[in-house]
Amino acid sequence: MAENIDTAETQNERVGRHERFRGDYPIVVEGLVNRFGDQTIHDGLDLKVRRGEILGVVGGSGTGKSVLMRSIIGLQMPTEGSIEVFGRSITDADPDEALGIRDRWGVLFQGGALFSTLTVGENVEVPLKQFYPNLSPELMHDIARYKVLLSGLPEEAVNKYPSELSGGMKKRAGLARALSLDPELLFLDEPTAGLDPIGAAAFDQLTLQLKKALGLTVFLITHDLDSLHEICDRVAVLADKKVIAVDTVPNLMELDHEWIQEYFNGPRGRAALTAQALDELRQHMDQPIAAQTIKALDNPRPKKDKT
Ligand SMILES: Nc1ncnc2c1ncn2[C@@H]1O[C@H](COP(=O)(O)OP(=O)(O)OP(=O)(O)O)[C@@H](O)[C@H]1O
Repeated sequence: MAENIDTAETQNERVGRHERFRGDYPIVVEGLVNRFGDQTIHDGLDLKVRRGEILGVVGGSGTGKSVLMRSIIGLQMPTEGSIEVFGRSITDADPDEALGIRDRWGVLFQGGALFSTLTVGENVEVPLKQFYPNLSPELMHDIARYKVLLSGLPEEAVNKYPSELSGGMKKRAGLARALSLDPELLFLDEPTAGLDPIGAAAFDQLTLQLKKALGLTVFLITHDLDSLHEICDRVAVLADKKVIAVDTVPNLMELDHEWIQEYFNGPRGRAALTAQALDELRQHMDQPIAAQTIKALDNPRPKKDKT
């Protein structure tokens, strides 16, 4: 009988597990090494993600952005190094301890990774069934419906199968599933890839709104320069098997590194910057704007004198 008594201790453990993380860095990666055979992907990679930020993660194809994300969420055991999420070690955790953290993040994988034989609502219910099997079916349906609406899908999408959705809707359905457990951390792997510019911009704005409304910390892998300019607080650049810089986009643009210069100051980078600046100007159109300011947008920023 004694084992059925809900002691203060067990209650405290439960409360503790659901308390939100209050530290500065929900993700801390130190000295990460990932090797596949004789291929070294990461070699001494360090990264700290700040609570409440949208951190963009960029790097050339194959630099290990997805492997980094998989390492952080415990799907890829690193060769060396330590990873802490919410102050708890992912690399040393026993399976039970890891489970205590896993229900506090949501992941939108590349392509959505929805179960094709389940409806959108059933997809959203998958994590609920895994982590809260005692919830009533009615409550699960209600939560799924709410998450679908929160992700900007119409209510009728709940009963649709992934094959009946457009690319943008599939991403939103994947997002609804990532939000099913009210996560503190959201991992998005190239969420705007394959979307048209309007769909991509709408998804960016949704991400920003959700971050603000739900107090999320967002780890956003992207190649989308517009997303970096529009919604990222900081951007981490992967190159040379490490994170070579983490900063705001304007600060990164000042760095003297070949890949960073090509990426942010190349034609596409400049176009994204101009678009964002014009967007901001449009929001202040009722105030007088110096013609000079607009002219400056079309001219590259003068480089800082490094001497
Ligand atoms: N399980 C694995 N076994 C062997 N090699 C792997 C494994 N997972 C990833 N790799 C390799 O690690 C490298 C980095 O892959 P990753 O998917 O993280 O790159 P990425 O930076 O996300 O690239 P992209 O921008 O093209 O999506 C690639 O060369 C990939 O082939």
